[in-house]
Amino acid sequence: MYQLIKNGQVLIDGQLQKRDIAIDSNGQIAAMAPTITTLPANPRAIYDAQNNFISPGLIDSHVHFRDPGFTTKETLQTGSAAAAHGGFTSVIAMPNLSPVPDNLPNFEQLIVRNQVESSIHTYQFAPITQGLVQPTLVNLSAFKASGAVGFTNDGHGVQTAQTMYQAMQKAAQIGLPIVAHVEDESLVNGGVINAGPAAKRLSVPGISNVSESAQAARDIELARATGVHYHICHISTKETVNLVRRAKQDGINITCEVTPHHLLLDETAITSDNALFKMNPPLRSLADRQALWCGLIDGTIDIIATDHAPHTTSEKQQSLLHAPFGIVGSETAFSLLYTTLVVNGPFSLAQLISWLTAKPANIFKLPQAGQLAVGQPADIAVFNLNDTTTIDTTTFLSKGHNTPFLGTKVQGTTMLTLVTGQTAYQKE
Ligand SMILES: NC(=O)N[C@@H](CC(=O)O)C(=O)O
Ligand SMILES: [Zn+2]
Ligand SMILES: [Zn+2]
Repeated sequence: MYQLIKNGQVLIDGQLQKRDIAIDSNGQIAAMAPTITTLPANPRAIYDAQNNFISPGLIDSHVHFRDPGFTTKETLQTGSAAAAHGGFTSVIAMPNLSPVPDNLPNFEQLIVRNQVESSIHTYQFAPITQGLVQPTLVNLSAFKASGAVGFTNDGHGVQTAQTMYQAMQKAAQIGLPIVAHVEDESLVNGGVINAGPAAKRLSVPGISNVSESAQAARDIELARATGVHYHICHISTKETVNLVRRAKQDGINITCEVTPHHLLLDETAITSDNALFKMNPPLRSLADRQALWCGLIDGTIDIIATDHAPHTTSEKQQSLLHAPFGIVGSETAFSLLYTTLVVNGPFSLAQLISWLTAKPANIFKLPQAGQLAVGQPADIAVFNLNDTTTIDTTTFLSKGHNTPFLGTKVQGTTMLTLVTGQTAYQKE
């Protein structure tokens, strides 16, 4: 445990300012000042941040850790190590596991394993329904009591309005969000990438925008009727952005997230039958991608989350038709976003950090996360913002190497990640 981090640059009122940070033996931030000289007796260690940027530990509200059930893709240990490598100190894990943690003993065991086996804070979403696909709701209040931070069938849309309506009524009563992967399966038609020019050129079935937006429209009306906090995952279409914008204007309790890949890529990146470009929802058109940027600019989109979805290399070497949906994101998110949105884009570092820290902490009520402040846990990420690298999967700590960003030149390297003052990642 570090006692003192010296010579950091911290965002204060949107500006980088020099700060030293002292950490007490409980792993909490004890002091933050331009210069700290007085150390407690027996200082354990001093870390010289060398004028690098010190961020509150990043928060990723959408990861797939695959454990239990799919541990050849990822485990709690490798998933959390990858997150720490990306500067994330808190994540919320999705319940599309095997077995699905849809009964309390399994769910409670998962909560314990998340704490014991993960090197970061791993919070857990509970399923909305049994097996993620059945019409039977879980007992939402019991899962809340066991530590669920929200409910989601991520990987699947909730197919009937009645099931979603009942889930929202219950979730509203207990004050937890419904976190929705919006996808109407009757409109998917076996699609594997966006219904657009790339699908035509490669002769593969396409996924239309309405498969997302039609269900989002339904859910927004159900959210209006129930008053639930309704959060949309990985928003990808211009129509859904417009729906969320109007819903916010109407005062509906709605939030949403966008992934780095939907911000940075669109279907024009898919030039061959390469399943590293296959994820759900798919990369959409340029017009959709532009709408996502506009959504960030005007606050329609609240946060950025990775949807880190590791799969094995052999699975992703299959054709677009047969490979599973999903790409990894934990270890590339910050550098890709910093490079594209801040260095080469219109956004400030402070905006980017708010989408990755304070805002997700606020949306998912993680009061111990998302800010650097005296008395808060020392969840800290140190980034060298000037270091330029090329994305290289051999540096990944995730078991998943399935990224379409291989070889992309990026700026911003994680130097150190502390979780409650303990080192979760340190660059050698
Ligand atoms: N995003 C994906 O393409 N895949 C996710 C499921 C999901 O987030 O819908 C997965 O679990 O692999
Ligand atoms: Zn999803
Ligand atoms: Zn997901």
